[in-house]
Amino acid sequence: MKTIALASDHAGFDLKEKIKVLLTAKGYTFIDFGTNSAESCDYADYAHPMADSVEKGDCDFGISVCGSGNGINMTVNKHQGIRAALCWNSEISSLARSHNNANICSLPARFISEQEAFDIVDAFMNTGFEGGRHQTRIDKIPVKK
Ligand SMILES: O=C(CO)[C@H](O)[C@H](O)[C@H](O)COP(=O)(O)O
Repeated sequence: MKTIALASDHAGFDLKEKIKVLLTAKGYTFIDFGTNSAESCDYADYAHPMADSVEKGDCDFGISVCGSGNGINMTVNKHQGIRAALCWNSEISSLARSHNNANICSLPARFISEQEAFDIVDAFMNTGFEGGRHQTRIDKIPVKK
């Protein structure tokens, strides 16, 4: 069974806690990198350690949550081995896996319902990468110096 890394800021804290219940019910194990309350904080403090764990292979996938999803998504995408997608519905989430082989799903907690978030997470976990032409494109993503 896959291990999922989780991180949020204060705006994503409540949704992260609900996602932990969902993951437990589905039989996933997870590592929660914080934050641990709804007190105002800076998403990068939790996003970088979470992205490290996915990059190193300690966790199979990550879920990152902030208010709009943008700040935390930008942060984790600074890691070379991360392909994080901002997912606001299940179709986008599924495409992030099948076309982009995304390894982190970023969620905009202030703009989606709990059920929408659950559907997005389900789609992310249960969709495989198609490879082929999409692998060719992914190979061209890293900046070459
Ligand atoms: O970084 C963000 C925007 O891209 C997140 O949505 C944050 O959660 C948001 O900025 C937090 O805002 P707050 O006014 O400090 O609660």
